[in-house]
Amino acid sequence: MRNLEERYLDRLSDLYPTIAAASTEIINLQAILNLPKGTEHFITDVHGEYEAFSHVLKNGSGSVRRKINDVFGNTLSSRDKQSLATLIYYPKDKIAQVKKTESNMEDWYKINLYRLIEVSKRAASKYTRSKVRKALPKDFAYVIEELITERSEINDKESYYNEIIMTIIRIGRAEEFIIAISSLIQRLVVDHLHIVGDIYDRGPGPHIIMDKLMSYHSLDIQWGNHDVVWMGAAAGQLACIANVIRICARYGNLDILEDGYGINLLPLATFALQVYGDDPCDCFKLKGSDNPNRAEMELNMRMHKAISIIQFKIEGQTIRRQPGFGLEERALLHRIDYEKGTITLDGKEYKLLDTNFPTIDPKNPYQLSADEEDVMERLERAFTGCEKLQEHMHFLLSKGSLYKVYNNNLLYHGCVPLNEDGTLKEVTLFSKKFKGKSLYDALERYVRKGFFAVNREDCENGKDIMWYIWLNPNSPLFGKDKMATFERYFLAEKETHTEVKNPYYQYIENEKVIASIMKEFGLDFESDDTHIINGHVPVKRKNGESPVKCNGKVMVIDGGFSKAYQRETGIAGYTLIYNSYGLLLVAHEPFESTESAIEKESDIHSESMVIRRVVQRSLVENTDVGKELKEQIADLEVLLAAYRSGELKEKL
Ligand SMILES: O=P(O)(O)OC[C@H]1O[C@](O)(COP(=O)(O)O)[C@@H](O)[C@@H]1O
Ligand SMILES: [Mn+2]
Repeated sequence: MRNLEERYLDRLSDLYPTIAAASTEIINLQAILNLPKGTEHFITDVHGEYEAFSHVLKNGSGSVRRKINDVFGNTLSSRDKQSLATLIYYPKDKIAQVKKTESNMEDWYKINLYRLIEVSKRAASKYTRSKVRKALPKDFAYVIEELITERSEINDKESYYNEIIMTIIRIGRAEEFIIAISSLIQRLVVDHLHIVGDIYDRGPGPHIIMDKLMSYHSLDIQWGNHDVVWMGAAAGQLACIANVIRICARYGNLDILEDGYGINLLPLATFALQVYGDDPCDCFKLKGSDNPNRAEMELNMRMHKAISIIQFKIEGQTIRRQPGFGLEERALLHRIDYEKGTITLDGKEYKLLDTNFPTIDPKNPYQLSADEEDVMERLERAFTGCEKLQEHMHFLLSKGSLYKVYNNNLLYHGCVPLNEDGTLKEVTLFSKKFKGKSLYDALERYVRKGFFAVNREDCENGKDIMWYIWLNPNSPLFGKDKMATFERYFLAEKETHTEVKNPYYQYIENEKVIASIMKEFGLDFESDDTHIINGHVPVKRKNGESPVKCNGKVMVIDGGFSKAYQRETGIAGYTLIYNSYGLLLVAHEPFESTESAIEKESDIHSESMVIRRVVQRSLVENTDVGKELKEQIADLEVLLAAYRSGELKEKL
């Protein structure tokens, strides 16, 4: 057995170019060993970043690239391999780009059709024919099947396949064929997709993501807090409607509502200009990218303030209407001294950064003004009557749930509420007590009642529970002691902004507690292939935080698809890939735009980098390929540790 140093240096030499290119402590494993069982991809907290998300789906989080490497290894230059990858991701755009310079398109089609067929053969090789048939796009299904399944009875394969390909080109259908076979490859590299919450809010295109998910071949969704607040809004829960509009205004995304969903915001805009027209609304500046159009930004800030005040009023009403929610502390407007322009919280008085509240009557601060009333009535009708929004929310209801157990993995967006001592926290909902799994089941029953209950009280409680799930400290999807929205707008003192996380986040590395949670959901901690997969809390990878928790039993995979979080995470989202060899965690580099990905074809845009492979011990022990893999993993762990310790740096 070569000593560790020699092995380490060997590995270093053949990984050196990859590491240098990746320029971060990421090691790009050459191939992901695929075995018969399906490959599942887990993605969370996409937060409306539809371009990056679409790109990740097209490249299968790096799986398409790996397939191309498997097939063409070093028989194609990396430039040709990347060009083929881009053709698979963006066939139409790539062909248009090639046409500008290619003198012999017929030849180009022939070469690339052969290459695409080889890649799809490899991608299909791990499947049965019937499974491939199900994945075939409707056009050219028969021809593609003929080309990728080598039927033994054909003796002169070469000329037979050549004839098929030349016919496709001759009848002028090469482009459509390329598009069809590219979509087949993309479908084959991901058997099943899990979206573990937070499709909505902050990014520009959650509605575009929803359209894409609705046409995806196989997926399930675990709702995130931002998804549930949109569900509440669609069900007509007024506090949810106000939160949805406020967050859209905060990120300059009101066009999602107006253009994406056709929800008329004119009444709110007119009201905002009337009431706050000469108010600078300084606390309501745009978060994220600046809007060059000054007038639009000014209007946005006024609408942002108008809907925020409405939200605080309506939330105060909801808190009084639902005393069982235990949120009295969060009704804040009656704690303001409107003369002095201060608020008293926990016995301490704070100056408000903004004291202009023209629509608040200090004697009855939660009362909506007549105009506010009118605006909310129209918005309620607009949200509940919006066909596209209802269609998207009903998709979430049919394909989604609050949690899911799938292939021995437990998926939920946020947490399981715990007490300080790590035991399951008991929560009272409408005077019944729930905890752990029963809390999740009860909350989900209410969400569905909010949409479908005939009994009026059940329906109203169901709607209010969606708001509860959005911000209650006992909500498994929120998991913080308060949502400090008011304080973050109106108070300078940072200590009022803190949101203390539920003890779950302290126990996330504690095997005993994680084992008890797994048991609660019917999973055995000791078994190799059981894991908990969460999102919700951005993993601060940049500061060395690992998404792998509790010795590989828990994965927190919010890697910051959302641009607003990339400063903290240092990357642009994770995909967790689960195949029979275990879990592979890939990180995505920040994605500029579709145009640049097509133009530059650079790996960094399209390539996902492997961060870490958590291989199932049982499989590794029992197969010789597994043993080789185990050695490779051991080497890579040494390498990674050395690289992290800086020892490797001087060698690079
Ligand atoms: O980033 P913003 O717009 O300030 O919102 C902050 C709010 O978002 C939350 O983090 C919830 O959103 P996430 O589920 O995306 O974390 C709250 O805890 C917090 O009050
Ligand atoms: Mn979340």
